[in-house]
Amino acid sequence: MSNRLARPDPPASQPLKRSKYRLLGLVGQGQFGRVFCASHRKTGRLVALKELDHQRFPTHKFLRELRFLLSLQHANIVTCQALEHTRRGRYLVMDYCEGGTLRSLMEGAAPLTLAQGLKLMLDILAGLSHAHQRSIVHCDIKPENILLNTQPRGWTARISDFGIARLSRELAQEAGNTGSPAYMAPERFYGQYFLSSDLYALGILFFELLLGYRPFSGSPVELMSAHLNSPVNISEVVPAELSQVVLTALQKLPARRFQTAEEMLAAAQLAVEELGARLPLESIYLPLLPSPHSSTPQCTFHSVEQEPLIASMASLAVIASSAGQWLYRSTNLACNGEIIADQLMASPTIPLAIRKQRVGAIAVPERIQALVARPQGCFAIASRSIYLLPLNPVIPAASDDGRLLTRLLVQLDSEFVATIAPQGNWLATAAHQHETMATAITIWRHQLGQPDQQFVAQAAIEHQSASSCQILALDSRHLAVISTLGDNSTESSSTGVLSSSSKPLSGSGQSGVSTGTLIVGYTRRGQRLGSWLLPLAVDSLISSAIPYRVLGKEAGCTDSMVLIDLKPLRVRRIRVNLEPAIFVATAWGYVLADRQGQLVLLDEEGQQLGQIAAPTVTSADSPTLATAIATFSNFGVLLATWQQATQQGHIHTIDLREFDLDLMF
Ligand SMILES: Nc1ncnc2c1ncn2[C@@H]1O[C@H](COP(=O)(O)OP(=O)(O)OP(=O)(O)O)[C@@H](O)[C@H]1O
Repeated sequence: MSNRLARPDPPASQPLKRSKYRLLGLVGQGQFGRVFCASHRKTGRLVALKELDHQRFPTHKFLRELRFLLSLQHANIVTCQALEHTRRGRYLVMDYCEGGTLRSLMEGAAPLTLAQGLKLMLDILAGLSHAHQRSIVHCDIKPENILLNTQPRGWTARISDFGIARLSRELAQEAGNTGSPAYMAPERFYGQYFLSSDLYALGILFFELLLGYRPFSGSPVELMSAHLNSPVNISEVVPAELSQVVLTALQKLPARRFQTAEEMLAAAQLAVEELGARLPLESIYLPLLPSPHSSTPQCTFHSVEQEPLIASMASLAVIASSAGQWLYRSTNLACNGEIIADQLMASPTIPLAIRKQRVGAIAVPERIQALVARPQGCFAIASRSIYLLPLNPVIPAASDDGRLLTRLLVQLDSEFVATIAPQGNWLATAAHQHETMATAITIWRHQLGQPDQQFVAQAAIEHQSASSCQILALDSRHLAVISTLGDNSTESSSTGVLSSSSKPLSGSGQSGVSTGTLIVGYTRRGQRLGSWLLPLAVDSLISSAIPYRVLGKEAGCTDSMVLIDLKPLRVRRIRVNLEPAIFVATAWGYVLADRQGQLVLLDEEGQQLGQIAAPTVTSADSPTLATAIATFSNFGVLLATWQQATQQGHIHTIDLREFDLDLMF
């Protein structure tokens, strides 16, 4: 009986035994099985493992998809690198696309300009031309089947899912009408399929990309009727050059459409050239007809309290314990800093109207980079030292003369960057070593004030070309060293780290990576977990309430942020209507401020929740600048401003509950 051959399915959490790949996380679920992000155990290269369920994907179907995939090698197609057979099953090893699907991009909070949208269109056409030249018809072109790799200030589109693809000569015998009705060409409802049926589907996709909706909607029956009979009405906001391409692709009769993807690509390229000559494609955003519900609430600035300042604040941190709340603030002079602590007391009537009572101050013989609030107290990261201002159960430990007590936790000879674990039980420093051109990472257990673990980042290449380096605690046991690679970097690496991990992520077929971000993950014991090379330069990263998720700024992008999930790798751009200068993570998302102090609130997924105007309208001659930000009690924001000309500023206390924002506390 066949039962003899049946093997029990191991639990999903069980790692791939004897596999060359380490699973990093589930990225999706298709008809035929799950899709995982995984890294090659030796090279660290990221791949997508597409599970091929024996029952749902019989061997003959699987061999057919493999046959197509292996013959398709193109920068705009998600190519198959190998087949992985393990005890758990069969997997296609595919290029990994960290940017998600075109559907998620169109529906997400990304800043898609017309220039970027047109590039995606040309990418898809180039990939489809490659398949059509090999007589392979995709049969299911739709935004869900277009995957994305990130590249500086944009994306590369790659066609995926050749699961129902056919050879054109087979179509006459077996052109079933499987596919997505919204994108199906009229002839497909009669069981016919031509190469130009893919181009019709692309016409619908381009229409949707440009306008934010499809030409036809409704039930499958209504869609069939519309594809067969209804004319396509394309809004006049679409430039004539582009509507011409879309309307030709959407002709009801296949003979009237473009006949090949190359022909459509040539027409689209010409349209893009002509458009580029007359329109600022970089500053027009898609969709061209914005949805009436897409704007977020704009609120006028209001603070419940304004404390005048006589010095500019470099950083703020609020620490809450059962005994109360304390505000720490730091100011920097030329080469030394001062930390001041206040106890915060809510007014009996208005909970967030905070009165501050000075507890004490301490001078530090170094500039202070950051104040970090943790359960033990306030960690002050200075240029070569880290101090702890411990939290006394009742009040911060201040001596009689108002001097705050501090514990020196770390002191090094050279400058470093540092991170403090979420629970404050360990800290890590990363210092550049000139002799070895490597970065020494030291993990410190702060209770002992002694180094706990010390190791040198293995990949010297990381910092030979790094123009900046950051270290971030990702959760209670893991950290990442993040290097932004400058233009002078090369792919020649003695360690092979850069070259091995760059391949899946530079999917647009670029030969080298001139700018990028290298993220190397470690355990707090110094074990290297793997590396991710993003072909875009991201810096000023902060951790978030979600483990392994970080938010940062992309070089050259003034109105967007990048949200990166590391496990599994996922990169999203988030459009914000300001140029973020300072930002902070909260339990529910992020608060971003521009130089003038205008605020934008984002939820954890990067969706914009609202915008709050700047505290004061300032002139260009004497601007009032936002210098530091902190959040507290879930809905409280402290924003420090400073006007250089008058040498005056304020700490504004903002109660987010007072604004008409879509926030759930
Ligand atoms: N190479 C890849 N890189 C990154 N994510 C991928 C990759 N391939 C698939 N995914 C993710 O996994 C999800 C499921 O993909 P898959 O191709 O298995 O199913 P599908 O697109 O739903 O199509 P079907 O089940 O019809 O084959 C996709 O939506 C995408 O989010």
